[in-house]
Amino acid sequence: MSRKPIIAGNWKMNKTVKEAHEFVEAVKDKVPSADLVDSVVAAPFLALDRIVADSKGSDLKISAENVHFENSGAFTGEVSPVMLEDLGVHYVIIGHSERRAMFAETDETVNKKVLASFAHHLIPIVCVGETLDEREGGKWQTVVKNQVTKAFAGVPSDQAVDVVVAYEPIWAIGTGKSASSEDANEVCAYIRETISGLYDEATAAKVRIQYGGSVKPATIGDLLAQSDIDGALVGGASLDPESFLALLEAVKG
Ligand SMILES: O=C(CO)COP(=O)(O)O
Repeated sequence: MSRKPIIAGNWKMNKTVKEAHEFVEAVKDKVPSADLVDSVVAAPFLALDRIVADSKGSDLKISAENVHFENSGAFTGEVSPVMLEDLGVHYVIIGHSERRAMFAETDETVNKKVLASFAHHLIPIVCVGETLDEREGGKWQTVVKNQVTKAFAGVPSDQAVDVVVAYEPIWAIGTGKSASSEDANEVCAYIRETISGLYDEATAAKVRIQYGGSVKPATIGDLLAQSDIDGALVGGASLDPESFLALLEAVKG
């Protein structure tokens, strides 16, 4: 089963609109063909309008870093899927561990956001992953299975194949302490097995699963060589245009 790799930069709370624009201008004509790899940057809401326009006609696709699950209403400070669809945004990161830990994101809100994204033609990049305590306590299977199962609740199989799952062990995010490629692959394979249990093997075989957590241009090759890792969700190393392009180049091997 060949799945197209997907490499996504997650800028988190970095870059002004001008900086985001300059980054996209620097990389948009250099990203590899979308026949080979899906190249994505996830930017703060403020920059989305500008960089969707900047990237038009190129192989770079734009993601939001969050979305609300309602279409409109009294939700001060939130951004709806209708608004993202209207801008021409392609992807949206849902349930990043920073949002789960600091902004009260739960498995239930993650699921609502996944369903709302599909209703507005946005592809969800759903983040799952265990804490260090959970890993050391031998609980990663339970945690990850639970997060995946709840995220996919109510998603029909023809949409489930389009979900991108990002396995991001919390202890590896921004720490420089990446999971070994083999350990990361073990969890990604377990995620695929979980999806197979929810749907069937054919559906699970189509779902793309990324690894995230201190991925660098020097380490991405080994990760992508693993059987169940189909890409990466990259924080720090996606902020610099050269580094971002180096991550994408690695896909070519
Ligand atoms: O959280 C991450 C991507 O979503 C990973 O961040 P780092 O690549 O900076 O560790």
